Amino acid sequence: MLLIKKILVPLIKRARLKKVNIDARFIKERKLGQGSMSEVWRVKDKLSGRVVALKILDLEKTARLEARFEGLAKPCEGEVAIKLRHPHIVRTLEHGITTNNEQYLVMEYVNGVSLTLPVALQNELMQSHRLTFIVEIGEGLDYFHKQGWIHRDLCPRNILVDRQNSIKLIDFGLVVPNTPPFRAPGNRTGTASYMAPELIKRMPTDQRIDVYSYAVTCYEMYTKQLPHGVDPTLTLDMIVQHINQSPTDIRELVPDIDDQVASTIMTGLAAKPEDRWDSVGAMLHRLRGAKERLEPESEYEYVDDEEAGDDDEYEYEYEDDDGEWEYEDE
Ligand SMILES: Nc1ncnc2c1ncn2[C@@H]1O[C@H](COP(=O)(O)OP(=O)(O)OP(=O)(O)O)[C@@H](O)[C@H]1O
Repeated sequence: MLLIKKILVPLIKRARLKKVNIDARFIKERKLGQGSMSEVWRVKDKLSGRVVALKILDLEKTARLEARFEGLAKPCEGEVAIKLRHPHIVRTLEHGITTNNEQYLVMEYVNGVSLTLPVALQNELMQSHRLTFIVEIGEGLDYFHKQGWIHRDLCPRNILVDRQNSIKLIDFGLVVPNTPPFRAPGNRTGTASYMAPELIKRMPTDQRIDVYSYAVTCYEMYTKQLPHGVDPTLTLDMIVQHINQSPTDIRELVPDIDDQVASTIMTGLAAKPEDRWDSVGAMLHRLRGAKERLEPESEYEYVDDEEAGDDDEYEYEYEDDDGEWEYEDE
């Protein structure tokens, strides 16, 4: 059933998509990012009058990625992103194919910075919001897992902090369904320093690879360094040499860290998946508990999954509930 919902239905929908002439429809205002797979622009959408973020995927790189999952019919980024409705996940409004055959996504424009910046600066924003950010990332990821997906590329680069200091997860280009064919050993796609040992060693994987990446991200948010102290520019093969060693305990680097937070992160970094948190929800539960104890005065609002799914503020402006325009401008 999950296979039909996650793979066959999106394939049929993709075949039905109409092509959009990007240059005719959008006015490019400025480039927001040059990812490894795409260009992202802040644009004005002439059709809706809105300022949005437009992600255009590189044709050849996307084809190469899809070829790595040949026979598995990996859903494309837009098919995954369009269904996500959570306050800590960027809202995708539409996806489709350009007249140049590139895949594109129209997203809410997030006015903010990548989490890599406060991680590197360890500034007042990071000091005062660290636990809130950690809980919000966990909420977004926990929701994501409950929709039946594995992210495979969670890292500070793929997390934005907006002007309200709220977390938004972005980039679902490497996402796969959490189903047996995609959990089988194979592709080592992701960002090397955040990859779980079982993924690097080409062993079977599941949602616990994201638990590991989440724990690496939390570790970095506290220490500004990676758990094995390795250089983030190292290649996968070089990282293989480090993954069998235990990571430096976070308490050695941050002596005043709360013990519950420290032990929760360290369990998330366990080399063997069976020694790690089984789910992001379990890890989040411990981190949220620590936050409530340490920051009882904080006005943080707990995000309920069910309520999160009701966030339909954009719905009225877009034509159908898949967010796919039936508009064609050749
Ligand atoms: N909705 C958005 N609002 C504002 N900026 C965005 C948005 N989406 C993406 N960006 C910016 O564009 C950059 C690249 O986006 P994204 O990570 O989705 O591309 P990518 O090609 O998949 O990148 P990579 O694979 O290198 O992580 C982001 O780091 C961010 O700075």
